[in-house]
Amino acid sequence: MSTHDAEQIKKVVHGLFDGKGDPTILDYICGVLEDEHFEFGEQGEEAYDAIGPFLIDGHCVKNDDDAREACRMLAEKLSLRATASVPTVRALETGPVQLSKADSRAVLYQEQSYRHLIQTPFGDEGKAAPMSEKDRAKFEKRAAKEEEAVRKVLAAHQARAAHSLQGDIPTIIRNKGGGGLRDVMLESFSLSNGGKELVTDATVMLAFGRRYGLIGRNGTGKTTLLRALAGHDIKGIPSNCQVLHVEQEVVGDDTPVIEAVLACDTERTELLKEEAELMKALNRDRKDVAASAAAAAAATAGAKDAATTANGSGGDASETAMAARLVAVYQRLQEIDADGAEARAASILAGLSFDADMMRRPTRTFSGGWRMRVALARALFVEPDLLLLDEPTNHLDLHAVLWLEDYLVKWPKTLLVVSHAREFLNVVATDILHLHSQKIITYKGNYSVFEKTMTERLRNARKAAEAQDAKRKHVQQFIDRFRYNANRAALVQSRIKALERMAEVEVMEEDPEYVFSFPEPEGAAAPPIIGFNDVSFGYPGGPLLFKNLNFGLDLESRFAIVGPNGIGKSTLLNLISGKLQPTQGSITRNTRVRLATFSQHHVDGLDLALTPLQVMARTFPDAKEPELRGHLSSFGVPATLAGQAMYTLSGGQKSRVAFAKMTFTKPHILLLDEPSNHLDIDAVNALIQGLATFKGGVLMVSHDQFLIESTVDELWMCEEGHVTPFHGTFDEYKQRLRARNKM
Ligand SMILES: Nc1ncnc2c1ncn2[C@@H]1O[C@H](COP(=O)(O)OP(=O)(O)OP(=O)(O)O)[C@@H](O)[C@H]1O
Ligand SMILES: Nc1ncnc2c1ncn2[C@@H]1O[C@H](COP(=O)(O)OP(=O)(O)OP(=O)(O)O)[C@@H](O)[C@H]1O
Repeated sequence: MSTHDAEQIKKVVHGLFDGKGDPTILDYICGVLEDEHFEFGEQGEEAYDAIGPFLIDGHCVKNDDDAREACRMLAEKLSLRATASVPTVRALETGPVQLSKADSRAVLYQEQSYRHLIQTPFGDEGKAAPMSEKDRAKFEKRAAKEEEAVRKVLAAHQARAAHSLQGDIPTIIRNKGGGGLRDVMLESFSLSNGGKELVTDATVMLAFGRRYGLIGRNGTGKTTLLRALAGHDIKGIPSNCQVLHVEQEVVGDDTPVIEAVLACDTERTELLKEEAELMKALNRDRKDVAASAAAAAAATAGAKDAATTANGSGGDASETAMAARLVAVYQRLQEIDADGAEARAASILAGLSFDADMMRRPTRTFSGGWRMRVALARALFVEPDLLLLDEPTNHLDLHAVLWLEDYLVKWPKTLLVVSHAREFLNVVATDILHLHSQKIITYKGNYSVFEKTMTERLRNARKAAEAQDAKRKHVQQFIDRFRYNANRAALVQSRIKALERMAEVEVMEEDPEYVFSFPEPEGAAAPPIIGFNDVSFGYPGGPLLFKNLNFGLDLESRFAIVGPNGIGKSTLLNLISGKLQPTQGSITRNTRVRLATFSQHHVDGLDLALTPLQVMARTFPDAKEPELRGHLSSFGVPATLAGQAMYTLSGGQKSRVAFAKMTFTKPHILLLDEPSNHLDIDAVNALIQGLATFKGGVLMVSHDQFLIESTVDELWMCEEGHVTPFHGTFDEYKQRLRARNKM
């Protein structure tokens, strides 16, 4: 086969997409097609397998059907080259590992490619397969090229995502006309992402003033739905309906936090600026203006010319006009309660745990988590017609969660919130939208009501299906028995028709039950495993976070640490794991003990250009493929997902990968920092059941009431430099917190 003509390929590809699509992705696609072993397939089906997802991801085409059609056309236009090819599949000289046609595909979408990242390539049984030096060199060269290409695609993807998320500062919109928003009716819409169909022909009604909890398994498309709503991409959202999606943290700069929130009221900001300029020009202060405004109001009542009255001084015409404008500005500021805005912004920020000093600090001095809270504060301040929140409690401490619950319960407009937190949904939601099997079903009531209704509905549907089955069988038996009986021919015919008319009872597909299976700790470890002896700790130059801590941990330990943000919970986990050393005192540690930590930091640290299987293979190069696959699958990462690039995974799917990675070493002690963040409700159940049978010790930082109550024996409160047991239930702890904060 001849080498493909790069120029021709470029011309065809660019001609076909006619300026559409991400240039990096188009270049990448050209590179793939240039490969001398590339196969298009007769109708372009192989080309689709290789580049279809990129075409969608790179916005070259709109959907899966268009991607297939584009690949068919590419095959047609470049078919001369295709027919010139000799071998369809080029096999390596030896061994079962083939540089199959899939090899020229992007590493993202093929499971086979992870093999090149593992030192010893696997055969079918996961055994090392012999490979010649020459082939190995070729194999590695191509693998490196593929990885480079994927990183380019990833960079383009990230740049696009960052750009689309940047958005403008949300603003308060007043007097938008049109009688304001009422209900939102989303009729017959479908959604897909990366070629994956997520929602098919759904109809959803969002009634004004109701609060919807959107639930569904990880990766079913909840975030995708919120993004589509925020972008007004679904028909049915009135154009004057302000939709706000809190997705990205505010940009860190020199703006003080409170100003970053107040900036959303652009009308106020502009009026205040104009007021200041006018006062300066007229050499007035606010008191003068207030008096003039009062006079103007009285004059208006007396049907006189307000401007003349307001000016008072009888100066020249431009001064008169400026004075009149100043009065108008002042009156408008009063109408929009400009003076009350700061207090309102401050009260929202205080609810989200910012103290007065923090509110005055520039946004750049805050971590991502805190800047996310500023974004949330902005949205609450703006009060859009339809507020979209994506797992808001993940960024908050318990105090802020309780405040947010109270705030949202009084939300005067429509709310759509994605959450996996039962307690939060029970308090906040008036309705539940369940995204399942690409359908969205609305249930009245909060999460508990939904759970009961679902169970009931499933039970009834199953009963109805069983009854229908029995009836079918009975009719069928009659037909079989009398089929050849002439006397009953008419009856048999009518039964056959009846059987055809009998509708199938639709039973909702149930999600399979699964459990996170934490491997049994390997190797005996005698207590005490970890002992804190008069430990004190403070970061260099910072205050002492802990004073004289004394406690021990062993394989029986089941503790949850609770406390406000920034008190030092993560620091404590780092002291236990040995990542940090005490400033005073000592920590004894059994050297044979393996500890494993899970945190959002670990989730964020996953290499986005790799697939879950590649991540595992790189971290555990000696492990066998089936073992890695099996382990991933036991944390809810099935084979299809294991071969998909990490950057295409949803938040919860990534968390599962991090879980699989941390438990592969069979640790004795699990240190879990907010483990249930991002996990869907079934996965939290799977985690709870997994922890129940885990043979090691567990120490978690969490504010997830359901998780804590189902897994730990004791609550530890982290406050004022001490870690002390709390002798009470989680509800009692919440009451204490509410009482303390006078909520
Ligand atoms: N390029 C791609 N190729 C294949 N699948 C993709 C691609 N991009 C996104 N996806 C899939 O689309 C789905 C989108 O998930 P989305 O983030 O909307 O889910 P979610 O319901 O919000 O999940 P979670 O509960 O975990 O936050 C995921 O299943 C993801 O794997
Ligand atoms: N590497 C560091 N250097 C200096 N100060 C730090 C460092 N890491 C954390 N801190 C500070 O130490 C304090 C405790 O932080 P830590 O992250 O342990 O708190 P936390 O209770 O886990 O908070 P959160 O719930 O927000 O994760 C905070 O004031 C934080 O700003």
